[in-house]
Order: sequence, then C-alpha cells, then structure tokens
Amino acid sequence: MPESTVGKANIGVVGLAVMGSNLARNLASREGNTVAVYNRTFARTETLTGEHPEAGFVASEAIDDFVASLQKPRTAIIMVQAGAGTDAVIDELVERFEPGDIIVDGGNANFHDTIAREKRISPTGIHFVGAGISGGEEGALKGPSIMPGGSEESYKTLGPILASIAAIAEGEPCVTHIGTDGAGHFVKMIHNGIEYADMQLIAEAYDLLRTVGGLEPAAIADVFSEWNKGYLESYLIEITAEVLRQVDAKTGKPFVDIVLDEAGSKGTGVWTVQNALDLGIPVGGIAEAVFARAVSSKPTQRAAVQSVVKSRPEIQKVDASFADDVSKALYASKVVAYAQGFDAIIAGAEKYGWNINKDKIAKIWRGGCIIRAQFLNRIADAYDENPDIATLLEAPYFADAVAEGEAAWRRVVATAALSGVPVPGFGSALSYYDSLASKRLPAALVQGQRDFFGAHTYKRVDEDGVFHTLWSGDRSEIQTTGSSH
Ligand SMILES: NC(=O)C1=CN([C@@H]2O[C@H](COP(=O)(O)OP(=O)(O)OC[C@H]3O[C@@H](n4cnc5c(N)ncnc54)[C@H](OP(=O)(O)O)[C@@H]3O)[C@@H](O)[C@H]2O)C=CC1
Ligand SMILES: O=C(CO)[C@H](O)[C@H](O)COP(=O)(O)O
Repeated sequence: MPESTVGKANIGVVGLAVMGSNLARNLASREGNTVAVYNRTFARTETLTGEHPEAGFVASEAIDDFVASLQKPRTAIIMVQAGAGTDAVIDELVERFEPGDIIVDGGNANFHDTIAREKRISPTGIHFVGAGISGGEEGALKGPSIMPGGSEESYKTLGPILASIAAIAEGEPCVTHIGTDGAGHFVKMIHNGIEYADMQLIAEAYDLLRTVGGLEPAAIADVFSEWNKGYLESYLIEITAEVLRQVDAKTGKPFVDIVLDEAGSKGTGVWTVQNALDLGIPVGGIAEAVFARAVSSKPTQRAAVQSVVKSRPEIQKVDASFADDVSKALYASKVVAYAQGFDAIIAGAEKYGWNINKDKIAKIWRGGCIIRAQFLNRIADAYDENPDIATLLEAPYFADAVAEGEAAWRRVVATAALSGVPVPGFGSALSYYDSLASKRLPAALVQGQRDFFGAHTYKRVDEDGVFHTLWSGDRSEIQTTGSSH
C-alpha cells in the first residue's frame, strides 16, 4: 500500500454491502472523518470508491493494508453477515489489532454471540462493542438509530463518532450507550421483534379495510396517509401507504396483488420470542407476528385446508365508521406490542445485569430506525415520569388511549372473527389486555388440572402455604412443603 495512506483514516468499515457502504458514506460525509474501507471481495470496494470519489475513502484490497491505514488507537466497524461471516472478520482484526483498539460489530448479531465474543476478546485488551444499527439503507446513509453495548471506556471514544452519524430526533442524536457486552444487540433484537409486531398489525388493518371495508389498495393508501397525520404517525404507516399506492408496471395491477403472500424473515423476530420465552415474558404480539409469517409460508398446509373448507363466512356489513374503528384497534394493539417489548427489555436487563434506561431507548427509536414514530415520545414520557411502572399499559396516557379505543377494538376483532379474516395480532393483543384486566383468570382451573394429574400443588386464595388434593384417594387436602410452580 502507498506509504501516504498509513495511519490516515480515523475510522474503518469492513463489509461494504448495503449497510456497510452507506454507513461508510455517512461517516465520510462528517467533518473531520477519513474512512478506511475493506471488503472480502475487492470488486465491491472498487464499486463503492468508483461511484463515490467525493467520500475520499482509503481503500484496501488486503486486510493488512486496511489495518495499517487506521490511526491508533484503531476503530473499525464490521457490517457483514451475522454469524460465521462476523466471526471470520473479527478473527482477522483481532490478529492484527492492539490493546486499546476498538472493534464494533454493527450487524444483527445474536446478543448471546456478542456476550461470548466480548468475553473471548477482552483479555487481549481490544475493546469489542456489539452495536445494533437500524434504519436500513437510507438510515445507514442519512442517520440510523444506534444501540451500542460494550464497555463505558470504549463508549468514550466511540460515542462522539456514533453521535455524529446517528439520526437526530428533536435535537438529540439517536444513540445512547445501552449497557455492557451484549446489551446493544439485545435491545436491537427487541426493536426488531416490535418491528415484526407493528408490521403485522398494519398488515391486518389493511386486510380488514380491504376485505371487510371493501376498499381498493389505492384508497387504503389514502386512509393510511391520513392516519399518518395523527396518533398513528410512523415510518411504517408512511411506507405502507407508498407500497399500497404502487402499481405493477407489467400488469397494471396493484403491486400488493402481484407479490406472493409468503412473508420471509432473517431471524431476529424468532430470537426475540425465543429469548422472551426463556425470560418468562409474554410477548404474544411479537410471537403472533413471527407465527403469521410462518403460517403464510406454509403453502402445502394452506392449500390442504382450502381444499376441504366448503364455505367461508359471510363478510360482515360495516358502515363508514369502520376505518376509524380499525385505526383505534391498531393503536391499542400497537400499545400492547410495545408494552410487551419493553417488558422483555426490563427482564433481559435484570437477567444479564445491564443498567438499561428505558426512556432513553424510547428516545433513540424516535428517529432513524424502522419503528420510528412520534408515539415513542409518549413511551419516553411514561418511563421518565415513573421508571418503575409495572407495564406501559398502566401509564396514564396509554391507559386513557386504550380505554378510549377499547369498544372499537372489540368491534373490529369480533367483525374479523365473524367475517373469517385472520387477525392474530389484533386478537392476541386484545386477549392479553383482557387477561391483565380480568380480576380472575381460569389459571386457577389449570392449577387444579396440574395438581390432579401430576401432584404439582397449588396455592389457596384464602390461606398461605402450598397444597395438594389427594385426587386418587379420599380427595382431602394436605399442606405440602416447598413452593408451588
Ligand atoms: N439490510 C438491512 O436493511 C439491515 C441489515 N442489518 C445487518 O447489517 C449487516 C450487513 O447487512 P447487509 O449490508 O444487508 O449485508 P449482508 O447481510 O447481505 O452481508 C453481506 C456482506 O457480508 C460479507 N461477508 C459475508 N460473509 C463473509 C465472510 N465469511 N468473511 C468476510 N465477509 C463476509 C460480504 O462480503 P462479500 O462481498 O465478500 O460477499 C458482504 O460485505 C448484517 O448483519 C445485517 O443483518 C442491520 C440493519 C438493517
Ligand atoms: O434489522 C433490520 C431493521 O431494523 C432489518 O431490516 C431486519 O433484519 C429485517 O428483518 P426480517 O428480514 O427478518 O424481516
């Protein structure tokens, strides 16, 4: 490499696909930055540097030259495929970096991997930071929401760099130090889980407006654009309107009608549900969204059931107020999904020892990321006013909003059921709300069943202690030692 490029760049990016190339351009556009770039396949590097000479990238074909082009202490952000690809790049950098240097994994890594990587790398004196980055291509270029974990010490160096490239929401950069080791990737995982739930709820709203409301995609796009001016304002509502307005050039049909109705996924939604299960946190809204994608992608089962179903329910008649009802049902269900997501964050923080600031997380999601929305200000306010609320549904603003929409929410779910329109998101959110709101749940009967077949014991409502009924004997009750689970 030319001697003139040695130590020239103050930051480097490894992995120049969609996210890395745009993040590198974002970094290069900020005052004072010189950005080193490296990609396993050099052609990608050449394309980027060829298309963007204005960025003044320091490009290397060999990893040794890339490392040499970085000022010490070195900082490199990895934006490659999660899993084996990330490990391969980390190993190459660890081999060449020195104590005090910083490796940032900005990909969608599994936070368990991030914890393990940090543990493995920290004895070398190199800082390893797992940072969730959200916003897709546009966010990476113009300003993403960034969720860095890692040590406090590494954040002192990294914080100002990340703040310079992050989105700005209401004057504040959308980045905050989330917590140590895997905290950043954990919170990004939950962000993606919420993203799945929000997308599913919006898709159900569309389906109801179309199937029950009788509106065409372009008209639904107009409804969504109107909603985007009110309490449902969000990036996802905005882009949904654009997708619905799109017309397929080949057929002249609405774009949404020519897309195969099988939703894919890359895994972060599944991880959210798996981890919520491990943490014992009910995240039904997120789980239903993951399952809805899975059901859509089972053409064999779908065709089998369609072949035996004789008739479908008659679509219920609705009036002009239906769209308003759907908007309220959407909002209430969305509040539930976010409440569940934050519950999972709280439980994760407790289990893994992270000092997570919930209102700051809501604030950094207001800009740059896929779930960005005004609504997040209300979540930030709720946790700011009382960080110890048991659930977001208890916060006065959300309690009032859900109460205000409750009747509409019930009408919509009932109408969907009677019309045969699947609403796993709306339905599970309403059931979750009703479960929390009910004075008494049939869980008492489940405890009785468990005690009957497995002597799993139960607690009484009127007396302390743990009990078992002698079901196969005289059915008298005995008090047992130990705890009832
Ligand atoms: N796309 C999106 O909207 C978002 C993506 N992310 C995350 O950001 C990261 C980057 O995403 P994206 O830009 O879409 O790219 P991809 O996830 O498609 O990954 C492609 C990049 O990974 C590199 N790579 C793959 N395997 C290896 C390996 N074994 N050794 C070295 N390099 C390897 C590729 O190099 P090569 O060119 O040589 O094949 C290429 O640079 C991912 O972790 C993704 O999950 C996060 C938020 C949004
Ligand atoms: O991280 C992201 C945004 O925040 C990605 O867009 C996300 O990976 C998309 O997930 P999936 O492909 O599973 O829908």
